[in-house]
Amino acid sequence: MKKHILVVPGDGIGAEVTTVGKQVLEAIAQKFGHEFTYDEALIGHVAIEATGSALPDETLTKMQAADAVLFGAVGHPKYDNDPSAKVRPEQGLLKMRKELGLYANLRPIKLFDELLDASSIKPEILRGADILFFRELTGDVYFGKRERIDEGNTAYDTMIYSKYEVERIVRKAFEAARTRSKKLCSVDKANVLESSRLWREVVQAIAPDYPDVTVEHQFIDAAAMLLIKDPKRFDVVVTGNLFGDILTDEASQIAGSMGMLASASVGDSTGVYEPIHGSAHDITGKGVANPLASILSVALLLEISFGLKEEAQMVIDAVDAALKAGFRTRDIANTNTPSDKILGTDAMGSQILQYLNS
Ligand SMILES: NC(=O)c1ccc[n+]([C@@H]2O[C@H](COP(=O)([O-])OP(=O)(O)OC[C@H]3O[C@@H](n4cnc5c(N)ncnc54)[C@H](O)[C@@H]3O)[C@@H](O)[C@H]2O)c1
Ligand SMILES: CC(C)[C@H](C(=O)O)[C@@H](O)C(=O)O
Ligand SMILES: [Mg+2]
Repeated sequence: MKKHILVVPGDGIGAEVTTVGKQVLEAIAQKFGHEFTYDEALIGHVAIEATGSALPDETLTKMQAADAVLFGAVGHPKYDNDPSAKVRPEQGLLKMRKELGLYANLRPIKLFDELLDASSIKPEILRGADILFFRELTGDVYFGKRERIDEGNTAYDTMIYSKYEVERIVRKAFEAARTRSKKLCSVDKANVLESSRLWREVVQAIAPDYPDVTVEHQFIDAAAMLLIKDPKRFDVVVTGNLFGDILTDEASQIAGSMGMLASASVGDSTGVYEPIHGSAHDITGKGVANPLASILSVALLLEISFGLKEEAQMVIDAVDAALKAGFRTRDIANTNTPSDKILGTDAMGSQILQYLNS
């Protein structure tokens, strides 16, 4: 199979982990006789420094032309601590999502058995947890009108959803629920927010089209609590942009670390595959970032954009094998397990490549 992949490392550890992700893609291409070609483009802080824009036109054009995008992360402390900055790295990410029509963000929360002890949650609560989040990605308070008024002393952001935006993500979630345990949980704040009441109304209206799927509704505050109390009660979860952002960072603790969670952003055009984590300034340049989220994003890319199921499974098996052999990056190491072999980013990548090349 011939495919063209755009690698967009972005900022901080984004560059460190996508380097490994790209090596994994190439190892798969070699093993299975595919021909993958690659190009790179700028986004985020590095793009602002080079061009003044967080998403240069050239990057967007390359994204639109690619068969898939492997993305790193954006962000820089300079902007995090300067709320007045007008041009910000995160604008590049949001514009990319909007321009490419990436309205569905799939965030699988898969706990590898070997990491049962890496989480701060008790193993008996965690064992068997397997959740697939559908986070809506191009609407909500992220894209609603916002403004400073009252001479800058008051600010507002608008939480806004249209029926069609809710319907298309909810249908995707129902379809996925059909292929899993036929349970769908929709998360909103319909006891307070009008946009959530619309959300719930749409879910209720669509549900009869999927009579084989059991639907439950949870308020976001209760969902956040239940996720930690009893993660196994969830299977497919569908929610809005902001609630999905927060819940999935929380859910990363079910999988052991932010460094384990991959995601796929799909919709109207080229799919973008990226870890859910950010540029992690605190560990940038130290060579300790966990590359497994990027590697697992490669598995999603192979399966979803290219339909290469066997190849995707091999990447997951490689991660499993490395974990079974006791290899850990710092974030998933357990201080009570002296047999853990702690590796840096590249060395963990090498373990995965070794498995794929064997
Ligand atoms: N998709 C994205 O590009 C994205 C996502 C989240 C945050 N951000 C941006 O990243 C910057 C930092 O944000 P933050 O600190 O809130 O979130 P973060 O996800 O970058 O980091 C949160 C914590 O998780 C750890 N962590 C994250 N990824 C890791 C990995 N692969 N291996 C080991 N540890 C890992 C970090 O060291 C940090 O302690 C901000 O500028 C933010 O806007 C970008
Ligand atoms: C960096 C930020 C804009 C982004 C989001 O909030 O969507 C990030 O947290 C994510 O989860 O991809
Ligand atoms: Mg986030």
